[in-house]
Amino acid sequence: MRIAIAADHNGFALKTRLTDWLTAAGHIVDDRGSHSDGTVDYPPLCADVCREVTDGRVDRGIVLGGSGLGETIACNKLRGIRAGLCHDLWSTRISRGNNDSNVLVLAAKVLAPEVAEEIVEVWLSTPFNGGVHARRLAQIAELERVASQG
Ligand SMILES: O=C(CO)[C@H](O)[C@H](O)COP(=O)(O)O
Repeated sequence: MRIAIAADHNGFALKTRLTDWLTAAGHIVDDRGSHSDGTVDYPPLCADVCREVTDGRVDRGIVLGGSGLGETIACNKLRGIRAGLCHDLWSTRISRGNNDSNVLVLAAKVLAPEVAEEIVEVWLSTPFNGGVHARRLAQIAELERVASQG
């Protein structure tokens, strides 16, 4: 898969590890920054990864922060983005199977690196279940459409 990845200072080290791991697994990874562990603001990084996804330049996005909470809020402001903050494999399967998430948010201050890798592996390999969930996603998209009209 083509994957855009970004992290703020809190997620920088885990991003480096995941980028190497994903590349070794055969994925094409576009590292959108940050490129050091110096303090940065995460919203522009989130927007950048999400635009790569919505413009079709990559298949999926991964964003890392300390808690990942602000990143999740920021990513979900962009039209067409379904970002899920996943701390465990059960939520990860729900995020893909039920929510068809196209952006995964990870909390570098919460997750052991090995667990983060497991979550990414499950997130990339779990298909969307469709059915009733497709109807609910259409309802969410309608909320987004109405909100964008002000
Ligand atoms: O996870 C995050 C937001 O959800 C960020 O990593 C976090 O808020 C950055 O905070 P600080 O500048 O205090 O390290």
